[in-house]
Amino acid sequence: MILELDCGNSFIKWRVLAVNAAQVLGEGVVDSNLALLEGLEALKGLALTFCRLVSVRTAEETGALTSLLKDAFDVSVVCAAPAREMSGVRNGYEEFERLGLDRWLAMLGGFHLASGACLVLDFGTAVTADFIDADGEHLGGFICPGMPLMRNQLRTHTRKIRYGDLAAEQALESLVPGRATVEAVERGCLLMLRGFVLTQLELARSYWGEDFVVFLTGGDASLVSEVVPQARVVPDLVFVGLAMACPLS
Ligand SMILES: Nc1ncnc2c1ncn2[C@@H]1O[C@H](COP(=O)(O)OP(=O)(O)O)[C@@H](O)[C@H]1O
Ligand SMILES: CC(C)(COP(=O)(O)O)[C@@H](O)C(=O)NCCC(=O)O
Ligand SMILES: [K+]
Repeated sequence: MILELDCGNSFIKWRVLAVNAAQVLGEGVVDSNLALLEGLEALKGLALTFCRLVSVRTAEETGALTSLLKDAFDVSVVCAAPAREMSGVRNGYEEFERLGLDRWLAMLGGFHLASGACLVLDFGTAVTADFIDADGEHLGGFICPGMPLMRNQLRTHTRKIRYGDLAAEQALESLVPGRATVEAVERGCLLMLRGFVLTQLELARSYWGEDFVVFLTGGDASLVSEVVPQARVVPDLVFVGLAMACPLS
């Protein structure tokens, strides 16, 4: 069985595949290494033979997780590494190793699935947009705060914006102007996110007309999907790229 991990700034996304990679045997989203081990140990008949992971965390944190997995499951662990070029995609950063590896893998996955120009939008702790043209040339991208960062900045830097998670969720059932703080903030942040998305679409159209595929991924992708009905929502896009960057042999 193969263990795949996507270690973002807030959560670790994990899944276990059968050795032929055809079937997902288990998956989850956890907020700590310990919770990951618990999730894995709860899987009946777990027999890991290989682990591949991508991390945007520090080398220390990633190293600690790698050691933990090796100790717990006696498995070899391969980490995705930066590259100037792979699978027909050319990294557009001046210093290619500085491009977030989750972005890079989502780009590899997106270009592979689109077989042509694509715009990859990832909604995690941060929101990222990346433009890949039909020749696989990465034109660059944008980074802005995601929903969790936007709302937490308001909570942290104001005196009177305070509300709980349940109220936040309920506030998004409508997007009319808010008549309570929680509604005003949650809806305001969501509209910023959607505005960002629409701006990215305009830019993509200015480059490629209608001839491109939009991919939405990351934990908060569903918050924006209705403003991009033509988009392909691919929650495991990073894993698609991870399998390309870290094949079994
Ligand atoms: N099962 C889940 N567990 C945690 N967060 C989730 C889940 N499903 C959706 N989310 C949303 O996903 C966001 C985090 O996205 P994610 O792509 O995991 O971020 P990162 O890669 O930066 O850790 C959170 O703001 C949360 O609203
Ligand atoms: C932009 C990111 C913070 C996104 O991380 P995430 O929200 O997925 O946790 C990450 O890809 C990163 O740390 N990138 C390095 C900087 C860059 O891509 O320019
Ligand atoms: K991510």
